[in-house]
Amino acid sequence: MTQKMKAILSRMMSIGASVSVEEDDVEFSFAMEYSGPPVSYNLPRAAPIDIKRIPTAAVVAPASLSDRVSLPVVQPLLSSDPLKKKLSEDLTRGSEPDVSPTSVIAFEQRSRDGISFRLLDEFGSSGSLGFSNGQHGSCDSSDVIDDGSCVLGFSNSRERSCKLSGGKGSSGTLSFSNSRDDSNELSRSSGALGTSKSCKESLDIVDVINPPSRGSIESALSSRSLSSEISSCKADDANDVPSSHAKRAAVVTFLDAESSGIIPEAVSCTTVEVNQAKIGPETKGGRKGLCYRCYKGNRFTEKEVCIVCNAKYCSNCVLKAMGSMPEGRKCVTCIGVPIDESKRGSLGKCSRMLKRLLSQLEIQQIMNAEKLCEANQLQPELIYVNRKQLSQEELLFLQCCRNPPKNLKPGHYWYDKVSGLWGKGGQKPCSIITADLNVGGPIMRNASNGNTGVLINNREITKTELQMLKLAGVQCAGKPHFWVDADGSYQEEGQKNMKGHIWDKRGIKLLCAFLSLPVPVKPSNIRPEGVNNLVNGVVPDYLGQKALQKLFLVGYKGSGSSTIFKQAKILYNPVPFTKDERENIKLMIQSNVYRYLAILLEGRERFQEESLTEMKKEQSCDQSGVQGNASGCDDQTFYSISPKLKAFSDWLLNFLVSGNLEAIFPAATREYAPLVQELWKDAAIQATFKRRSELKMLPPIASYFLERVVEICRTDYEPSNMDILYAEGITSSNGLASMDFSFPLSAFDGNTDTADEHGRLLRYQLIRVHARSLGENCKWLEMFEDVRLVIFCVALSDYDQFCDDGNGATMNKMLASRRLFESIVTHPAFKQMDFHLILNKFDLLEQKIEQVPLTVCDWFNGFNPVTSRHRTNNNSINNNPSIGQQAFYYIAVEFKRLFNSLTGRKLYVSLVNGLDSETVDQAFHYSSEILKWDEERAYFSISEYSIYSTEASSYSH
Ligand SMILES: Nc1nc2c(ncn2[C@@H]2O[C@H](COP(=O)(O)OP(=O)(O)OP(=O)(O)O)[C@@H](O)[C@H]2O)c(=O)[nH]1
Ligand SMILES: [Mg+2]
Repeated sequence: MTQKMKAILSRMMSIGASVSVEEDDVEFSFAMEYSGPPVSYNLPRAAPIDIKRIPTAAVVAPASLSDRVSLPVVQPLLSSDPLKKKLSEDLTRGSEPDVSPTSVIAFEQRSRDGISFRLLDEFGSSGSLGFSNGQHGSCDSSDVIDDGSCVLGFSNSRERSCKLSGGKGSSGTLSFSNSRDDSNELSRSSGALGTSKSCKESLDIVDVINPPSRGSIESALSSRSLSSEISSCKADDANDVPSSHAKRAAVVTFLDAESSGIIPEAVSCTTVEVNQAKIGPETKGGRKGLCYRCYKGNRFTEKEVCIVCNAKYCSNCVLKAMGSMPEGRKCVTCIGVPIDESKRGSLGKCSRMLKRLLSQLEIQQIMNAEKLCEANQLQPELIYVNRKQLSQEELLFLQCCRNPPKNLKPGHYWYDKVSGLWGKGGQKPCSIITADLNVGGPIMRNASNGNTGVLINNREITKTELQMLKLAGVQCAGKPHFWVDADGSYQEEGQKNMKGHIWDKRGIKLLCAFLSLPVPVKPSNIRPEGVNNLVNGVVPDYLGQKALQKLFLVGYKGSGSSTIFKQAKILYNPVPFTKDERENIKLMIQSNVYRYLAILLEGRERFQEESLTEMKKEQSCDQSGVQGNASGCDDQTFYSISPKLKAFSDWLLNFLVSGNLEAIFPAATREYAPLVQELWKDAAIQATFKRRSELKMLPPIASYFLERVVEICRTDYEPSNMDILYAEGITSSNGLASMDFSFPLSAFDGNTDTADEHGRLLRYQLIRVHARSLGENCKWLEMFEDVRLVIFCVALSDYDQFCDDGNGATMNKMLASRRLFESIVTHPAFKQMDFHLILNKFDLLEQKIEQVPLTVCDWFNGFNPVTSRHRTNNNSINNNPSIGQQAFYYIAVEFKRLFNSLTGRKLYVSLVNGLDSETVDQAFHYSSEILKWDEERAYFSISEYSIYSTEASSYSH
């Protein structure tokens, strides 16, 4: 070991422990103390470790390090993973990518002595440190899911890489390597500890099965038991085993630095296993079709395949190799890595073998995770349309449009916005998708590599297309430039008259099929695909329908727009929520209830501190006459909890603080349900719950779920419609949701009113968009130009609430809502659009206004309610309206005035209680009336039209 290495090591070890090692013969193994929550089962306790006697590892048959170690600087990595880097390069070159990318955000810092530190943070986690010292070497350390613990990688070599990644529950992972051409990898370890030093050696430490447990690292160090599998294998030895996954005798031993020579028994016989999932048995000289782990079986043995690296496992090995499958069917070493794109079609489709091995519920959870987890989603930055990299929003809009491209994969595409033609970069069109999508850059003349001289919408068409045009009777002499619309109508550039419709020509569709060219898809076949957060289980039935009336539902966060959307599903969909949706919502409810629990725990801490201060004050008063201090004060209060619960509480609060609570699901529900139960029954928590009105972060709806926290945290919990309605949000990703509906017959039974008849015949598409998905200045509203009506949702109870104004300052929520309203109303795309304002959460307004005057919101400081002495219990809106009703009128008028001042038109308003289906139903019927009036307006003269002009006193109530 060189002096520099020593210096680095001692700098890393803030404690400055002395390390006695021989030159060039170093193995260090460190572990950090596990800091996760307690587990509900017993673990062997570890003796405390003397920090000066940290065990180190030695290789039994050490190989000499031929290269002199120097300390060059690691190249700065823009893209953290070499695979991803390669992929980006491929894409930039315009070639098809041939590697599966991984996504890691890298933070790099260079120190003065030329050593590069990289802190990689994949999901907002911190505490991971990659430390590399080698020519052309790279060292990655990615803590995929931060649980507040530290992952540290240290490597010193040439031409090789060292990678550490900690997944769920990883804690205190440290790897040292000093070798050449080797690759070290620690993955998802809880207490994994590794060291290697040999030429062309590979070291891999894997621990999957053990859940995060306090003491696992200690156990490893105190050498009584290892919670990790430690593996190491020399490449030279690989020939005598069928593959790299072979079990072999331990070659890593743990030595106490000061008593070297004493090899702890438990450690020396640790199972050793090499994990190189990407190298199959056949590559290593074994037979094809063997299991990648046990090397048994043949090609006919049933196997499950990793969706990242294609490693195949037999039924005996699959669970060991894939662990708890938090991202679906992936080897544990592949967790966090994007999937092999050729497997995208099989996401969520599990083998019969897995179905036999796991319960139906587990399968459901795993398949859902496989479809929904972030790592498995298509990455927008890997898709280029007309040479422009897509943003998240553009990808979303592309996937959610009426007729999206099929089998979208990373790569280059071209898109003709005018006609809707879509193709792979440099190839003829492969489909016709929805036109006019604001996705990608402008189309290039050579987009499809055409060489015919004939242009369609600025793109030089291919020979096959020209052939098709000619056979369809389109005059192509003189290399004309055509403009082709989405409906197939075409005209020549510079000429005003339409020449005809391409798709109307007889036999054209057959011809296109023959030439493998796309034809427009029938509306009845159109259905969004591949979008996980699209909550739409119903196949739209456009046949025989009039045009779909699009309703655009939006509101400031927390306004209740998703509740209203869910109400619509319950009201108008025969099967409101599919199995998948229920499962997603269940996970969301469970994750929310943990969040509420964490808020409760935080409250408990606060209340405990308060009562301790009180107690100390009282005691110091009592004793002031005698001693004058309160040193004898007992720290136990009414809000104290047991050390075990305290540890769980600290762990949960850590996640809350880091905003990373989602990271522990769904595994946490299974693991910690008994602790939740214990916690919930604890007197201190019950006492805190009683004071829930003092916990600002706890939404009012939280008590509905918290009261059933134990039931909800169970794996077999099935949310009722009511639970789904009361839950915050729609799905965890919460982006865009759409549903098609028409008003059910029953609502019109016996009603011959033509207006209702009109409403019943129409079909509607309700599109709910999260305000934050609209982007800066609501720029993505352009995508929704074809909507007929905007339903803007405002929570009446927001008038005394505060939120972040986007610049770090606080802002009244009602004013924030008004700001969003103004941006949408004045957006050029919605210039002539009708607006229907839903004033929601009327029930909360009525409760609140008795305590907090409406005038606390500056905008409403003119509110001066008339109080009647003769108020009855049963107030109606017309006679003796309650203060709540008057406040509603006032707020409605303020919004109407605002709308009129911005547009000169009338705003329609409804009073709604989102949790009451009747008011929501009424509001949607009112929306359909507004659309009908809009149609009728076209038939009126200007003077007649004035009946629809602005007046501030018409409500749906
Ligand atoms: N009491 C009461 N609660 C409501 C009403 N409408 C919605 N809620 C609750 O308010 C919370 C927020 O409602 P959401 O529908 O998620 O609001 P959102 O507009 O989707 O908000 P974000 O998801 O934050 O954008 C949920 O817990 C709902 O159950 C209502 O009329 N009365
Ligand atoms: Mg919501």
